[in-house]
Amino acid sequence: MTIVIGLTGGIASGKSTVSNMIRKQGLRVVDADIIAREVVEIGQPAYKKIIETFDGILDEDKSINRQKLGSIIFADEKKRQQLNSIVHPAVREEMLKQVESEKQKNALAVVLDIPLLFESKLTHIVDKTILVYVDEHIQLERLMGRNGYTEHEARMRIESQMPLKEKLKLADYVINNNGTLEETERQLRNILDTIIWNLSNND
Ligand SMILES: CC(C)(COP(=O)(O)OP(=O)(O)OC[C@H]1O[C@@H](n2cnc3c(N)ncnc32)[C@H](O)[C@@H]1O)[C@@H](O)C(=O)NCCC(=O)NCCS
Ligand SMILES: Nc1ncnc2c1ncn2[C@@H]1O[C@H](COP(=O)(O)OP(=O)(O)OP(=O)(O)O)[C@@H](O)[C@H]1O
Repeated sequence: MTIVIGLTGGIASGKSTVSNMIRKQGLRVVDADIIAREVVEIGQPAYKKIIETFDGILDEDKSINRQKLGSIIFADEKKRQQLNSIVHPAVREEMLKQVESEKQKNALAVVLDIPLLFESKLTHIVDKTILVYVDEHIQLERLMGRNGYTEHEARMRIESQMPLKEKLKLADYVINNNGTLEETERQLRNILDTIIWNLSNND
């Protein structure tokens, strides 16, 4: 049996950092953000729907300008829901395909890195959930530092997601990523050991 682990968090909480650590341990990670980019490439069904729905978002080469689309949808809840309703079904379908392929290979585990796992009610596709948690002021600092956003731009993005404090109540396991990378890696190793130990003991 292949165990399907959902890795989630908030914007800039450290999911990519943790998923790179997981890959180093030899487990396959499927990244929803990467799939969400692939399904909106020129020629894909979601691309056509997006350009029919949103104005002024194309680059000269006709690809979608993500910065422009981001500044529209993170400032307007209704538009964000519209984009979600176009992109999420395609992302879900592709993720399920990749899970199926790991199951066919009899992989021990596969990890799905899905930022909006709880918001999009996708928990039924995973067996266990791991939340990468940070306090909001650290999240804000890291997001502004990584992306060069103003405080307003960063706050709009954070506020478009379920607060991490709410997600704490929903997750099976939590990694507190306020500290050093070493502390984060140690927590991750303990959690993976527990999940895989329970699996091999038929929990
Ligand atoms: C708006 C877009 C074009 C901005 O692209 P950009 O390259 O700047 O950001 P990127 O895709 O790398 O996302 C960064 C982070 O933003 C957050 N985020 C992205 N989309 C959303 C959303 N619809 N609602 C809340 N948070 C979101 C996530 O935490 C994500 O990890 C892009 O995020 C997008 O197409 N979003 C809709 C699809 C989606 O929900 N993706 C998230 C995973 S399924
Ligand atoms: N423990 C840590 N200490 C210091 N910096 C960290 C730590 N963890 C992550 N970071 C930094 O914080 C930023 C956000 O981390 P990361 O990109 O892993 O988040 P993410 O959850 O994948 O973000 P997104 O969902 O927005 O793509 C990055 O610049 C990363 O290098």
